[in-house]
Amino acid sequence: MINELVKKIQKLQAPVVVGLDPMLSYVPEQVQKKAFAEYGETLEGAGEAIWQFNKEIVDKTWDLIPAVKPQIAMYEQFGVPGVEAFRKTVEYCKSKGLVVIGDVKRGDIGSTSAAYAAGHLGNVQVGNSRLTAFGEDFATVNPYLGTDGIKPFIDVCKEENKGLFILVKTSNPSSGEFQDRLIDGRPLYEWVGEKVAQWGETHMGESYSYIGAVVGATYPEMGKVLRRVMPKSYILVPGYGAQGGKAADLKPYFNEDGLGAIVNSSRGIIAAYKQEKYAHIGAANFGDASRAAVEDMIADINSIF
Ligand SMILES: O=c1ccn([C@@H]2O[C@H](COP(=O)(O)O)[C@@H](O)[C@H]2O)c(=O)[nH]1
Repeated sequence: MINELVKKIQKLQAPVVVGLDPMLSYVPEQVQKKAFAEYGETLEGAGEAIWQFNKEIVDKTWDLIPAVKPQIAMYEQFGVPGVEAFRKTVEYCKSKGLVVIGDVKRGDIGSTSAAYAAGHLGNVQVGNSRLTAFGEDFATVNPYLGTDGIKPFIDVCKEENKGLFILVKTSNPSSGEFQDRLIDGRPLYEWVGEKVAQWGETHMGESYSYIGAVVGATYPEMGKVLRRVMPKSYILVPGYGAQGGKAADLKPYFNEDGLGAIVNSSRGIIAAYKQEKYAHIGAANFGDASRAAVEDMIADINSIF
């Protein structure tokens, strides 16, 4: 799947990911009203509203972008109907030819990681049937439990041609509390980055590994170091836009070949209609506002090359 992702980025000249993080407060009133008329103000109504919201955004942007990143927390907050909206979103995005990065941030002891990996990236055996639960192409993974928590994910990735983005240096303000702590004179994120590079060597695509990393746009100096530590790992870069990350700071996340990183924006795209810049497009046409925001983001990121 990493080869497909790289080819799509090259074809579209768009190293960007649209984050599908549908808070109910981002869903325009007309979409909420329709869903609530059918299902009431229930978890089912919320699930329907976020699904219809996502579908419109995907319909208006899929031809511009290589990938989407649904954030599972935004769906899980609505319980089972929310998780069903996540599943439908993954399925729909894949039907549109998009690479789907499940931002699920899983990771546990080996046997539990194996179950997470089967559910999100692989298959499960039910009687005589082999079934797919969610079927994302990539998943985000937390490396805190070490190699035996990561290996089951890599095993499934090898079987299924899937990939991972492992948290290395996250974009949030407190990420340094643990991630920047020095161990034998080097910050923890560097040790984790080195490990990601090693894990990545065991599952290589044509030019990049199936095992990538998450490095926040809000820490460009660290992005520069980590690019060198993990030359063959694709970097998923959250933190652009709403969290303050700027395109001008992102060049060091890319390799000389102009590849190696993919920049995410969630709120900046899906709630674009609420921004002053796109307000003239109107809440009724929220998908068009998202399209305009994607076009602007692609131009912004490409301006650094
Ligand atoms: O370090 C990280 C890891 C993941 N995220 C996720 O990315 C998006 C960012 O949303 P924006 O609206 O573009 O800020 C969200 O799903 C986070 O959970 C991150 O921000 N930083």
